Amino acid sequence: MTRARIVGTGLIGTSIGLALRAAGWQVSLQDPSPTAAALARDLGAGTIDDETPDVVVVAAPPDVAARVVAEQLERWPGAAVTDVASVKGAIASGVAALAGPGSVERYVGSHPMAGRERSGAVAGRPDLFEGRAWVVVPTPRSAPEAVDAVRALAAAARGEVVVMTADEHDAAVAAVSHVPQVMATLTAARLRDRDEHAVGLAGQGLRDVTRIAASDPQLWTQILAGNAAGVREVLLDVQEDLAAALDALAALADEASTSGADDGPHGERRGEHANALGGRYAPAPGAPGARAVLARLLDDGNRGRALVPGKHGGAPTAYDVVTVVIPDEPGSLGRLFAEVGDAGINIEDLHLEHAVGHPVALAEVSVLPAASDRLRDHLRSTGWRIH
Ligand SMILES: NC(=O)C1=CN([C@@H]2O[C@H](COP(=O)(O)OP(=O)(O)OC[C@H]3O[C@@H](n4cnc5c(N)ncnc54)[C@H](O)[C@@H]3O)[C@@H](O)[C@H]2O)C=CC1
Ligand SMILES: O=C(O)C(=O)Cc1ccc(O)cc1
Repeated sequence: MTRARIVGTGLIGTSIGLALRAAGWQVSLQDPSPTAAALARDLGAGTIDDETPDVVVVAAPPDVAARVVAEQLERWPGAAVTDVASVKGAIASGVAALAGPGSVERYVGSHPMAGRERSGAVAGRPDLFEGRAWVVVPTPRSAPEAVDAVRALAAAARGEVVVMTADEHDAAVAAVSHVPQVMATLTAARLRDRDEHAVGLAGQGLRDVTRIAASDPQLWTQILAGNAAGVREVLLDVQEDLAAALDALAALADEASTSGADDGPHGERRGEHANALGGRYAPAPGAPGARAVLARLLDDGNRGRALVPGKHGGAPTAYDVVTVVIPDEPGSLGRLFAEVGDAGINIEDLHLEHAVGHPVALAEVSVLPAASDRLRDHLRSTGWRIH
């Protein structure tokens, strides 16, 4: 039986432990936070012991990953060591600089392309990696046996193994993960300027675009810093498109303001919005071509969207989710249902976060968006804890 050691038992470490346990592996857990390690153990992700591992998984934050990998290479001279950080080039360089002689061959980077906008062991799920790409990133010095060990680990956790170099990986995730995070964040940040009535109009589109804006700022600062050049390159292209959209919108806004009856015969206000940012699709001055520019940008978006592979797992949420902490004891779910019924609110869907061996569970109650705030207020006022 293969024995893995997981160092860093948050969302990803705990999910890997749960998946490996389900595949029949033995798993040892380690975390500088005794609570995080105990929680992962109580959830069923493994045991807290010092058994000699065949493979070590470092699932710690990116800015400490290289150092922790080097420590683990030294501590377990017979084990392959991988990390799961969202950036790969910076970690590989760090490991090459820090690892002692004769140990760097046992390091192979990796990155499961699955996660959540939540952190910590409680959010861990055994099926998180099922059918999702798991990038295995050997360095030029990685030994074939170490690569095989990390491939076997990814496959046992139900990921689909994809082998890439660190440069290929970092360029790819800049476009498919890191820039999407930045765009979600920037879009959500604009909502702060709006009053609650405006935000209350939000439909599913806004939810789809901003879900990952709820991600952990500390983790994402590290990820963006760790792939700064790659992320910047994609954002420069976004900036060009944004400049083209702004110019087109300026032309259209001027067209609208000069076509009104009050605007005078000489079109004095023409050009008021022109900002000459330029860009790939910059329209000629005035409105001609501006609509074509916008249509072209929107069409490019359609074409990009069509390339996105089908999402594995649950369909996008059509409802608001209210997360309620419930004591893991007989009758508590029934009491929660009764309370929601008392508020006159229909439960559209329900998901229970499994917290095996833990005295509480999380009930994710899906309701119509218009009812979610009222439900939160009602449940809080009747003594329930809401996440
Ligand atoms: N959150 C996500 O969706 C994904 C994250 N990743 C990567 O997985 C890694 C872990 O991320 P999460 O599980 O989301 O974070 P998390 O915040 O849920 O867990 C991180 C864990 O690492 C522990 N830790 C902190 N310093 C440590 C150290 N020096 N040595 C060992 N453990 C240490 C923390 O106590 C915590 O339990 C990161 O490198 C991240 O880039 C990869 C794929 C998806
Ligand atoms: O929440 C999602 O949909 C994600 O895609 C999460 C995610 C975050 C970081 C990664 O390095 C990989 C995946």
